[in-house]
Amino acid sequence: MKIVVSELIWEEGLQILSELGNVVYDASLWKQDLARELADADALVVRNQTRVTREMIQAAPRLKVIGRLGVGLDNIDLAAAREAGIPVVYARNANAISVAEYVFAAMLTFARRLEEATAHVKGGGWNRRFYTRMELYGKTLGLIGTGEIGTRLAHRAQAFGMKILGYDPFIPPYEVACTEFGVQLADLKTVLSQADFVSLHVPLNNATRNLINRETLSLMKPSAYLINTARGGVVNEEDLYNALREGKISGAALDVLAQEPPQDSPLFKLNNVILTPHIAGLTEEAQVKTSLLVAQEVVKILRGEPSSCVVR
Ligand SMILES: NC(=O)C1=CN([C@@H]2O[C@H](COP(=O)(O)OP(=O)(O)OC[C@H]3O[C@@H](n4cnc5c(N)ncnc54)[C@H](O)[C@@H]3O)[C@@H](O)[C@H]2O)C=CC1
Ligand SMILES: O=C(O)CCC(=O)C(=O)O
Repeated sequence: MKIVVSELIWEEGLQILSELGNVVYDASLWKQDLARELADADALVVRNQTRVTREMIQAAPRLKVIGRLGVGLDNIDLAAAREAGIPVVYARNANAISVAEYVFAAMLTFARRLEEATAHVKGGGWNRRFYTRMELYGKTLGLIGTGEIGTRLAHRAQAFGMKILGYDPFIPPYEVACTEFGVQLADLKTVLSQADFVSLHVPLNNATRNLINRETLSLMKPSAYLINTARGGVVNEEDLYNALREGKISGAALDVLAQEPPQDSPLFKLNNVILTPHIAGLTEEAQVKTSLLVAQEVVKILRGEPSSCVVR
């Protein structure tokens, strides 16, 4: 068996794959001639930077499985994989807690500004009035998408005494979790207009691309913050820039951008923006879980066994 891993994988997963076959692993393979490697490959394992196109799938006649070391599947041509009869397995729920904790870090950063206050004190300042900020207690968190991440975030927000609103037109699989964690389901307009923090947890697809745009941003309160850990394409960045610059909303934390890594962006010039390099799911714990899960599921498929992580 030849297993090609084109992006960063943790040792724990690599070990499992190596027991089954010959692993070709290079974390920068996604930038190179991947199609050549795939000509005789039985499995391909990727993160989010490898674009698994129809052409690439067609250039891999022996391919039996695609493993995704993560959750978002917008970088894989799922229709082409389905047509070729190649199952795609992914790390469902493996990084959800990490992303939920990242959102808390962002909300608390906006609420308390500890880094800024530290710089202020180190610079000789002691302005206690200026750094009198706000509690999360009693504030409203608006979830756009109440799946694995959204419900875990709700669980944590409930412990903070936040009110939680959720918008998700496909709710049934997560209905019980929403009830348990106090999520009141509402329409998009209600969630956007009432939330103090709006957090995005939807996949990127035709229905969610540019979901946050001039019109939807205008529904948010001027005091509200937007947090995007979903995908850059869910937010129209030009409209967001204008909303932030004009004070239509108070701030944004963006872990994901339309172009990653970004070239220069006007967002860099704004003080009310937190920017991180797509790290919400990147913790040791989540990555060990992700690598183990995906490696195990890839091996199951290669052995002809059923997998519970196949994308439907
Ligand atoms: N920044 C990071 O490191 C990470 C980012 N992600 C992103 O977060 C996304 C969500 O992840 P999970 O919660 O694990 O996925 P999930 O599949 O468990 O939940 C997604 C939810 O979005 C809902 N949804 C779909 N279309 C919608 C729409 N048009 N409007 C409102 N809701 C809609 C679905 O019904 C589902 O409940 C992933 O697709 C991925 O793009 C995921 C993990 C890490
Ligand atoms: O860990 C990564 O490389 C990306 C995580 C992510 O965005 C996902 O799981 O969808």
